[in-house]
Amino acid sequence: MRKIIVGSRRSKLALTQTNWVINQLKELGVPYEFEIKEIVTKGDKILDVTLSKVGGKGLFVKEIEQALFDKEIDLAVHSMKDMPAELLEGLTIGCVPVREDHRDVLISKTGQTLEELPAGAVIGTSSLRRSAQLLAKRPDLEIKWIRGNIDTRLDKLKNENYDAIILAAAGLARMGWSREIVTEYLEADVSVSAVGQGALGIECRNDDTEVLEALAKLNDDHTNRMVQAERAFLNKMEGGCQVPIAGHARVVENDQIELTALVGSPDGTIIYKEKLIGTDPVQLGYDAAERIAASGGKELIDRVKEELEK
Ligand SMILES: NCc1[nH]cc(CCC(=O)O)c1CC(=O)O
Repeated sequence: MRKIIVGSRRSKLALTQTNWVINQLKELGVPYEFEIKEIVTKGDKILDVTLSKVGGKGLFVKEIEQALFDKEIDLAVHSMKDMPAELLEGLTIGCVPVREDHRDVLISKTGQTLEELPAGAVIGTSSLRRSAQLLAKRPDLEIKWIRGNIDTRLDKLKNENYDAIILAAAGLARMGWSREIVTEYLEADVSVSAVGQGALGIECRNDDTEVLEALAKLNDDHTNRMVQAERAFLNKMEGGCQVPIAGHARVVENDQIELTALVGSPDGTIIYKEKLIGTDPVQLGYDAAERIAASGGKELIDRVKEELEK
């Protein structure tokens, strides 16, 4: 029987996600053995710099892709939101399983909601997308960068000078922690989630038909279409660097997709936001990008990128 080697980062979240996928595949009756191989990526080693300054999204993924390409591993489970626009040659996303909660959450020390937090409260995040949207609502808050895995960030909230932090609901839910620690789930009027947030992408070699066949069973068509729309928007908008961009799609009546797309300045003073409905996910993403570009969003992004590269 073939043994599928599954590459995973060593964080609790990565291992939890990887084990979830392996269990799902087993339950679906996939006739293979699985073995996890842990991989320490550059993104896991560099913990003291803002993510956007050290290369953003590709960071966690590159070394895992290389291992796939070199056949050291056969499959890798990624958070879709960490996936760069372009995959390494010869690799493909074999499936996108059903999405977890896509929202951002606020976790505050005192249990105060975003509205209740006092002026000057210190909020931990290292995401320009989150800081832009928070400051747009509450310019009186102070953003302080925070890095590390979810467990590290929760420790920092407890032990360091933060009044609250923002995390993805999905990561917490997968670790089974949400109910007791989340202060507030942030809806799209406060924080539009990141492109791909809450969804997993399972990557493999594009000529590995056995693995591709197995993965197809775990695909969720709705999630796949939502993520396609969001990523089409991101790809058209961006071109590499990590900037304040958000995109969330959901499937509405008659299989139509509604996409909320947003671009902002890091200080939250400028926000461009569009909501569109369509049936072709990729076209919808491109249309959203075009609308936002037409209102000035493209110049804004180019300006932010220049700032980051300084
Ligand atoms: N930025 C890192 C990251 N990448 C994926 C998740 C988990 C949520 C998901 O699967 O989208 C997180 C943690 C977070 O943003 O709080």
